[in-house]
Amino acid sequence: LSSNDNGGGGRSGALSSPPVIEVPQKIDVNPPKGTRDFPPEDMRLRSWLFQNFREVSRLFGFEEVDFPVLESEALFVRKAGEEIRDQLYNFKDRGNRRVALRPELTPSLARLVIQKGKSVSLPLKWFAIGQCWRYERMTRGRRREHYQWNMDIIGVPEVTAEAELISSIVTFFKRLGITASDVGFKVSSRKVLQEVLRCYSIPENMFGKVCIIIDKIEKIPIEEIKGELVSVGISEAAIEELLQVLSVKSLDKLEEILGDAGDAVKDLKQLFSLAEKFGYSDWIQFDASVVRGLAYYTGIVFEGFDREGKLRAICGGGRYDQLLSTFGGDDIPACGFGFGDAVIVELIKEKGLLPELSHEVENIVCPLDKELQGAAATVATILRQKGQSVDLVLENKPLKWVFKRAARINAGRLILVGNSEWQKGMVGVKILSTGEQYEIKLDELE
Ligand SMILES: OCc1cccc(Br)n1
Repeated sequence: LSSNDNGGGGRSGALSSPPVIEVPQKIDVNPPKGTRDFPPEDMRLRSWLFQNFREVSRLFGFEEVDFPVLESEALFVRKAGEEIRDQLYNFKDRGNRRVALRPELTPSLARLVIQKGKSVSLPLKWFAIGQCWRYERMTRGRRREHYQWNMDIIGVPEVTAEAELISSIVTFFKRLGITASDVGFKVSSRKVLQEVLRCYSIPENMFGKVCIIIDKIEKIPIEEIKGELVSVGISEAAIEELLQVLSVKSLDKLEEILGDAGDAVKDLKQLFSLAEKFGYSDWIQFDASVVRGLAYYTGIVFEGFDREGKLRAICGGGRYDQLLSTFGGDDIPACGFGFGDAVIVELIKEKGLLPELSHEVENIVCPLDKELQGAAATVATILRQKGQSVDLVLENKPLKWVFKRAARINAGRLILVGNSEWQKGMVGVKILSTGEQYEIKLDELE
């Protein structure tokens, strides 16, 4: 890299002068507001969760991808009044570029697909697990970061793609012991709204805005919803029809209202038929009020919810056939979902499904005096080369300390390196669960 390469592919130019940073007297040992540390116990749970994300992604033949946490702000700035825009963690960097900590992964995925262009063949089945950010006033005490598992299918216009994605989430829930009695998916299509808006000759470019307002239907009073719809120019008659359609909970009723000419009913019927074949009909229900809060959805949308109604949405996704073209890419159909790492943990705690995850080490190796520290390192290395985990005692400690540490790290065996045994090429072994102990030749240790 040349000396002034700014690495970001942008023009190399003068950097703004570094801000004067006061050196703090005392460091705050807590993480920044709204963020989390993951000490070992919490990291074991997170790793377990991510291992399940990855295993399900593997079962469905998806490839893992990743992107920078820092993206151009332009990726997330849409004019539809989304909450995600109001909460953007954005700033100008020292190269004067408008950047943001990503609030979601889908735009980055779309950017990468466009970047790859013809060098990748469709369909793409990509998944990512990444930290996403929002800047919320801490008055609400909410987190500012979470990890999201995303799975996306790029290049498949048929509803089979959405059916496959929902199947992958059901597979994930089942792996954790969660059943259709615990959670369900509310499924609808934005084409429902589109077909109603078209009946009232509401221009297409209003579609995203209306969806974002409707998405707040369970979060703010209905009068405010109506007021916001009026403020973007929707007529009273259209609002009444919209709200009536949004209360529909059956596909047959929807068909009565919309007829079967449009794609909304056809897509949804196909999805419910495929759900039967995938074996997850018990998990899904039509609910016209589901629109999701992202402007770029264009078709089927779905969200996972806990049937006791105690938690926020567990996951959500849908079809976004226009996103790539709005970024200047080809007109490529796409659908995907996001699954956060926080609500699911609340759910498995609620359901008593938290896994037992302890730190374990197969061996603790201890020299019986400091002259044997080198010999102990040799023993540890031999065991590690055999694929055995070893906690090597690194200081001259009394045996009482070693036994305490062995218990704390759940060691399976204590390997003692003593002078007389070592002279014979042997070590002492103590099986900590049974107390059985014996000497063994080093080259027979396994
Ligand atoms: O669910 C929206 C969202 C985006 C980024 C960070 C967090 Br916490 N939550």
